[in-house]
Amino acid sequence: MSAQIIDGKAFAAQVRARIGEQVATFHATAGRAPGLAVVLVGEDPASAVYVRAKGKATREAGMESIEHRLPADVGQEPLLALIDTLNADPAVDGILVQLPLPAGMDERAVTTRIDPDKDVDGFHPVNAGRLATGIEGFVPCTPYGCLMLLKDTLGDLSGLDAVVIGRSNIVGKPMAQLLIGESCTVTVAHSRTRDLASVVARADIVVAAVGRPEMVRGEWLKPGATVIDVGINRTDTGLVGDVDFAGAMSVAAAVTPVPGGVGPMTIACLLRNTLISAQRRAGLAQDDRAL
Ligand SMILES: Nc1nc(=O)c2c([nH]1)NC[C@@H]1CN(c3ccc(C(=O)N[C@@H](CCC(=O)O)C(=O)O)cc3)C=[N+]21
Repeated sequence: MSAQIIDGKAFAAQVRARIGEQVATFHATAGRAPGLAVVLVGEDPASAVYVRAKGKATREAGMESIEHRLPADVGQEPLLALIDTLNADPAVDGILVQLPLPAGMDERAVTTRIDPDKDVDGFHPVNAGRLATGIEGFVPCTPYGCLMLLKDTLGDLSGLDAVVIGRSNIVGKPMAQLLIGESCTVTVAHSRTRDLASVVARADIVVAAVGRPEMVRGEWLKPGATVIDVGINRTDTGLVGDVDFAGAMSVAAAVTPVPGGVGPMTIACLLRNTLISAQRRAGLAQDDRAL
């Protein structure tokens, strides 16, 4: 028996095409394109690749990509000053400062400087609070992309047992909030969890976001589970996720691959958040169902 491979790349392409249509409507109504500002500090090669991919996807959707590259030793103050300028720029609907920042820079000071209403990453504490309390804001792109894949695969998630492995502010915690919002019974596991195998064994949904190559074993899974692998680990044998993919494929009902699973959905959701921001800022309705 072999599980369904959840094609995040194809699904993300569909989402991006729908966003492109809505961007065209926005452009015709508002007289301008939605604008996404991406700030890259330093020369980390992996970050440069991601930033290039984001810029390309932004332009393909008909939005304006405003890219700022700063040297690794720029210092905190000029970066904060750039954020202030972008906050005040009416052509900028979304601001993303690529993480991780070079050593010595204060990520919290940077993410809290971004206007929460332009925070398309959803990393600002105001947006975390909005998500936790059910107020409209921006949902972090990776967990939102995972939720879209889950709903596309399973339909209604109500009453399902979900285990989120990882408790980061960027993935684990907002993922748990979203699953609570879908009426799942949610368990958040992490590095101190005792007997992770038995926690995973009861889950209908497993979201793995730990950053350790293939640590979630196929044998742990409940037969028929749906597995979302957020991990992107570069190893000697290539790119692998946090889940033992071959093992999971023989036990689960559906599994996301790495690459081609969650990653492309992250970028699609970034475009979605930027479109929503532009529509809100222009006082236009947001048709979320179309996304
Ligand atoms: N402020 C900020 N916001 C982010 O959203 C953010 C960030 N910083 N820092 C880095 C992480 C990582 N991230 C990815 C986006 C797309 C893929 C993606 O499209 N991956 C492809 C290709 C993978 C590959 O070949 O490397 C895939 O999984 O199929 C992966 C990872 C966004 N991040």
